[in-house]
Amino acid sequence: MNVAVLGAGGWGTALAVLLARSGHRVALWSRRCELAEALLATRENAAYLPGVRLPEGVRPVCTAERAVEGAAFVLVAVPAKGVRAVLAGMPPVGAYVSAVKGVRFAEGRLLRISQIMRRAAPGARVAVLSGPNLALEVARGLPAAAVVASEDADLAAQVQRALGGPTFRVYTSPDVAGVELGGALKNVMALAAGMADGLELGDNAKAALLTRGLREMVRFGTAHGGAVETFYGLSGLGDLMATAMSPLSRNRSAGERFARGATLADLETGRQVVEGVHTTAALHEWAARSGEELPITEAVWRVVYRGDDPRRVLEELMRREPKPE
Ligand SMILES: NC(=O)C1=CN([C@@H]2O[C@H](COP(=O)(O)OP(=O)(O)OC[C@H]3O[C@@H](n4cnc5c(N)ncnc54)[C@H](O)[C@@H]3O)[C@@H](O)[C@H]2O)C=CC1
Ligand SMILES: O=C(CO)COP(=O)(O)O
Repeated sequence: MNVAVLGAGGWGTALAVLLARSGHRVALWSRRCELAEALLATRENAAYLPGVRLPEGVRPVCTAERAVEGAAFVLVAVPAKGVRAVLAGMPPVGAYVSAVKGVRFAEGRLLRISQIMRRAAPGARVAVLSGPNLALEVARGLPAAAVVASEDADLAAQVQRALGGPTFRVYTSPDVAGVELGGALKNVMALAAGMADGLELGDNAKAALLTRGLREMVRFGTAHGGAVETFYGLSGLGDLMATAMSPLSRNRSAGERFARGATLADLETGRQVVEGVHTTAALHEWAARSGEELPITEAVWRVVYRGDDPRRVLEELMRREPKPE
């Protein structure tokens, strides 16, 4: 099968490697031609996935037409803020699969990536992929599982078959909103968990924060169209565990750095996207407009965007009005 992957960062490259190991021909698109050329020459994406060799089936390209031509589906793995512009530059595509874990706030609305895809390509079929999938582990062939959700059961099954293999187990789901929101919201909670790590608050505090964080994800996610059980599955609880615990997670590590005094400006010098920072801003804007209560997200927002002292912000969370669990 021919598949295209848009975005040659950590996750796009890992997905291309996974597909090629299962025998598929993969066009790996980077908007930066120098990166595509370097990948072609070295067969390694050293900046993102050191030590992982690109199988022969991966063909790095930097022209949109060459990337998507003949593709059974097109996986999108660029940061959320780049999706709209990237899709606007693509020729007609039959099916998009979002591997992006973010949301956008635009025109007074909160938009999931699949909704941005539908707007950009009204005729295309759409699916979303999420789960506890740290790119480097997946690319190194360590076992992992994910969920692919679509209203189009045939597309979900096609993606499941294409990506699934001896080291990657893929489940399907009809719950597009739940799978997308699980993947996006857990990044905010991973930032909070990283702050708890940086402040050395201990494991009890971190467990309490994550449990309440999951509750916040469920409350918000179900109000926005997701099913409760999805948030207790791979894209919610599963990804929350991986992201909030792993030293590989950029969101968790960023939270730790904030707790130790780093600012947003320090973070912006980094090469890789910290998607939770942007999701926090989008959720904050939405909460300001809708009045929806998101206490942990607001706490993260205050540290990241207002520079408030993380210890004080977390203490204030503890002092909220007592209530039943
Ligand atoms: N790295 C990981 O372990 C995983 C990441 N994801 C998600 O995948 C998405 C992409 O993440 P990564 O590959 O890790 O990011 P990354 O930072 O490693 O790479 C992103 C790639 O997109 C390119 N890019 C950056 N801004 C762009 C823009 N405005 N337009 C087009 N291209 C742009 C970069 O040059 C880079 O090649 C994020 O939403 C992330 O949450 C999902 C699962 C695992
Ligand atoms: O989504 C991820 C793991 O499933 C990747 O997390 P980070 O973006 O925090 O590295």
